[in-house]
Amino acid sequence: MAAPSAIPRRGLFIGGGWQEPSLGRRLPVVNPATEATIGDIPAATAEDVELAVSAARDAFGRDGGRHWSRAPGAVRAKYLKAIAAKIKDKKSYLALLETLDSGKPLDEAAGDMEDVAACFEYYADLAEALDGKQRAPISLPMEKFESYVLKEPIGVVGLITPWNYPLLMATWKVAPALAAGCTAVLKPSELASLTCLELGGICAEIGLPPGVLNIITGLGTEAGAPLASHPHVDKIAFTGSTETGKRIMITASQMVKPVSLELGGKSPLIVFDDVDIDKAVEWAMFGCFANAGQVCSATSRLLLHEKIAKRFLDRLVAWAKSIKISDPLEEGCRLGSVVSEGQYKKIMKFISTARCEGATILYGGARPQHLKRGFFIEPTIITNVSTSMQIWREEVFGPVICVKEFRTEREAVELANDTHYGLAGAVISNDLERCERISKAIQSGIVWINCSQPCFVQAPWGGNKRSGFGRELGQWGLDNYLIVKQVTKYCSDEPYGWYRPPSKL
Ligand SMILES: NC(=O)c1ccc[n+]([C@@H]2O[C@H](COP(=O)([O-])OP(=O)(O)OC[C@H]3O[C@@H](n4cnc5c(N)ncnc54)[C@H](O)[C@@H]3O)[C@@H](O)[C@H]2O)c1
Ligand SMILES: C[N+](C)(C)CC=O
Repeated sequence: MAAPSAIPRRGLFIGGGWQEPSLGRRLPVVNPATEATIGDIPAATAEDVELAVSAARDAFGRDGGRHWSRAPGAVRAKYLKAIAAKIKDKKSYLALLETLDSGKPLDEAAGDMEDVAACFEYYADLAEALDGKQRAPISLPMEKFESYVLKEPIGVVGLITPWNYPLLMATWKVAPALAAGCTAVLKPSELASLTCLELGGICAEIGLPPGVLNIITGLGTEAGAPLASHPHVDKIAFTGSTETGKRIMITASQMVKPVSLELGGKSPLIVFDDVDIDKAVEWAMFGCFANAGQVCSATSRLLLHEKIAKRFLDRLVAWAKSIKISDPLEEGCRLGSVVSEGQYKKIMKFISTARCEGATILYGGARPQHLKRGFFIEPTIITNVSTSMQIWREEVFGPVICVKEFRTEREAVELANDTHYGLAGAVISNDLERCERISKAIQSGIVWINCSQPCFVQAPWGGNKRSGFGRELGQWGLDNYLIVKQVTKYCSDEPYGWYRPPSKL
């Protein structure tokens, strides 16, 4: 597909319209596959955050909430379905923008856009179903009382998202937040904001009430931090690094503001000796090289049973050599560039530190020779790794897999859990009872059996340990944006009778 000569020039999306950032500053957009500057995005600051939060507050309370926050879920569902339809109409264009902005292969970006539309549709259905779940009765042990539960939107929510799946990660928050009746301020990553800004255009086109969704782009410290600390933001939903997550949690704690945190990972993939090696190799590749390994749940620690380790690694290298690494717009590309020069340097530093610490770079570890420009890194396989090495312990967020061997199931589980993170884990074996045992033993929010990475909007997503807390997707994703309110009614004609009535004399 040919790249457009210019990307759209957008402002901040506030109160249903486009506004220039208060300080008039903009940030360059660099295509990481060519290193060319292809446009710019607005750089919001605290002044813009103020305007966006105020627009969201107005929208939340407008007309007593009759048109949004207290409207029947079916009303909000109509808007979510309209957004999904527009995403489908514009799928090719949005995928192209995502690729130009992030360097991911166009086929992956197109898949992301399908997931975006499916997520809006899914939460439209849940918004409709919410009406039927209101006033759910609670069974009480005293007949004089009746109790029921209301589910109400939490209020104005701040949604702060990363660059690896720019529109998809934003949608995982925007769709359930809007379905619940919240109004929102979205702050996507400064490294890839183009498609999130296009979402603003779509909201305007479908006539979403002004202020229901506001989108401000800019730096984390200048736009994200004032959003997280804003006293009129009722909740922060954050996806990003564990370091930023910690900062957000500290800020939110000052106001006892609820947060949900989807953070980093260093997930294991355990492969036993009873498997079809080529099938398992393909999952290992998908688990760590898809999206150039810039995946929170990447299974970047490969644990191989010692009996198959040599054969497995031979095949893994052969498969890795066959990956098409190219301009991500080229047909059949399976490994694009990483997102930025900063990310490229960070990944290269991880590889050189691994080498210095005594690990072996079995394959890759460099820029592909046929690509002279762009932030491309070969798929990289690292062996002779010890558990004290940085490459074993820290999230790389690049196409880099490190490998260790094990002898027993117990040893495999110990190695799998030897991490501060707890986002995901995977096991491949033909012995399904063993897989079930291991899925219980792995300390993570997600376990894949005989695969790695498939992700469905219906199933809960989120981590344990330093990978964060709270769950997105499914019903859990909607509950993130709802307050559970108990209403209890005294329904007897009799006085309560705890105190003796005073004398009438
Ligand atoms: N668990 C998940 O579901 C999941 C999904 C995708 C990505 N991630 C994680 O995201 C990370 C990569 O994303 P990233 O590099 O964009 O992360 P990041 O933490 O650098 O940035 C994430 C977002 O936070 C903003 N931000 C930065 N500093 C801030 C501050 N002080 N206050 C408020 N906002 C601030 C950024 O501008 C960006 O929008 C990886 O660690 C990855 O594992 C997790
Ligand atoms: C959940 N997923 C894989 C789409 C994005 C995580 O980085």
